[in-house]
Amino acid sequence: MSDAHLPRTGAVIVAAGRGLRAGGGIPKQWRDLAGRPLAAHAMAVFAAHPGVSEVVLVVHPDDQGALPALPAARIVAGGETRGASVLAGLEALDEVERVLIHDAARPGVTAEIIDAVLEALDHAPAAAPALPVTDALWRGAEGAVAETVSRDGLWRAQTPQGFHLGAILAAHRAYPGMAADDVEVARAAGMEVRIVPGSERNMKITEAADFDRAARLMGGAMDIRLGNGFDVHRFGDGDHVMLCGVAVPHERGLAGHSDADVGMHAVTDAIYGALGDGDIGRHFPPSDPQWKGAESRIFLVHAAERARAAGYAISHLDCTLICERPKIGPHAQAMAAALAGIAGVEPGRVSVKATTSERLGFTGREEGIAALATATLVKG
Ligand SMILES: Nc1ccn([C@@H]2O[C@H](COP(=O)(O)OP(=O)(O)OP(=O)(O)O)[C@@H](O)[C@H]2O)c(=O)n1
Ligand SMILES: C[C@](O)(CO)[C@H](O)COP(=O)(O)O
Repeated sequence: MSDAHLPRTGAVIVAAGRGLRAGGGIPKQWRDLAGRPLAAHAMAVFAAHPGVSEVVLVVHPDDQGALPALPAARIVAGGETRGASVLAGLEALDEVERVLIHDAARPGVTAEIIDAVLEALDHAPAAAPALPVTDALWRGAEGAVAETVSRDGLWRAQTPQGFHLGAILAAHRAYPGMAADDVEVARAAGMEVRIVPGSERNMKITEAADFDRAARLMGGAMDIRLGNGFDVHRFGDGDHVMLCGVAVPHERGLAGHSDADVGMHAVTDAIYGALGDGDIGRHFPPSDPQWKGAESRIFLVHAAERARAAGYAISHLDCTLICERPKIGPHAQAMAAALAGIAGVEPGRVSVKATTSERLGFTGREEGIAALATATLVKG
């Protein structure tokens, strides 16, 4: 069959609820999940699916004027109940023969689930994903178990629930009461509904704690950044070198615009690098006299604050100093503790170590000290 004969499919994503059970001050679908509004996750999956030609987002009339940044979709005003919101979305669809109805509150929907529903629709009037009930089921009364209920043949319903548009539109228009979902409406109209495999990832966010569970289940929702930094300072006059916040006695000092703490500079640049936020020179230009002789801790504090402001925790810092002398080993622990204190990181997450360059190159000839560093930043 050529593409021209494939039935066109629209998606109705309902996002007009108030999210009262989730709390949080604003409706859950506009709250952040892994750096995006919750509703944006499902919208992006449907918009990117090659089998979906149109996405309608149903929102509460009070939210219509103040929506966050979302993937492109036609916006329609919803109703008092989920069913009324679905009907508003269905009425707005144009030129499609099939429809997938999805809760914005299910951010973990995947292309595979959509594929399974669409494939089932090739052979059935309706299809929906679900997971079998695996826990024992009880009926409770007054805080006690009144009876065990058989779980045989019981399923946990998910969305997207898929239908042929004309049939589900007519079914919704005719449905008299409040349905749990669109499958209930379809069955009331006599449609047979196929069950396709759902996924734990496709959970619905209902309570506040579900946000954390969804972020964990979605895995990729965790944003991990790795940055590296490298710096070199030449030896000059002096009787000590500043390395990772510790003054180490030496017969020469390090030359530089600031206190020339080569290790701290590499660590600071690693954090900026992980953030995609330039380098020390961009934030503290050497042409600016106010940074002459400055303590390098100022730079590290700045980078760490920018990481936190962007929502990242500094999960780890690792610095390698490259020099023949002074000997770093006796000071490495104090240096790690100093970096940890300045960056506001647990001491066990910071490492300072050293190597020589086997007397090769500028560090081998004791012309200067080099440092390289890695920073790991985590969000979510
Ligand atoms: N009048 C309504 C009610 C619900 N929904 C949508 O239906 C989905 C499933 O509903 P539920 O999880 O119960 O969301 P809320 O009604 O927002 O939650 P609560 O009952 O806690 O207020 C959600 O995406 C929700 O936005 C809707 O579009 N219109
Ligand atoms: C449609 C649904 O997602 C199926 O599981 C669910 O019924 C909607 O949420 P609610 O909490 O029952 O309103």
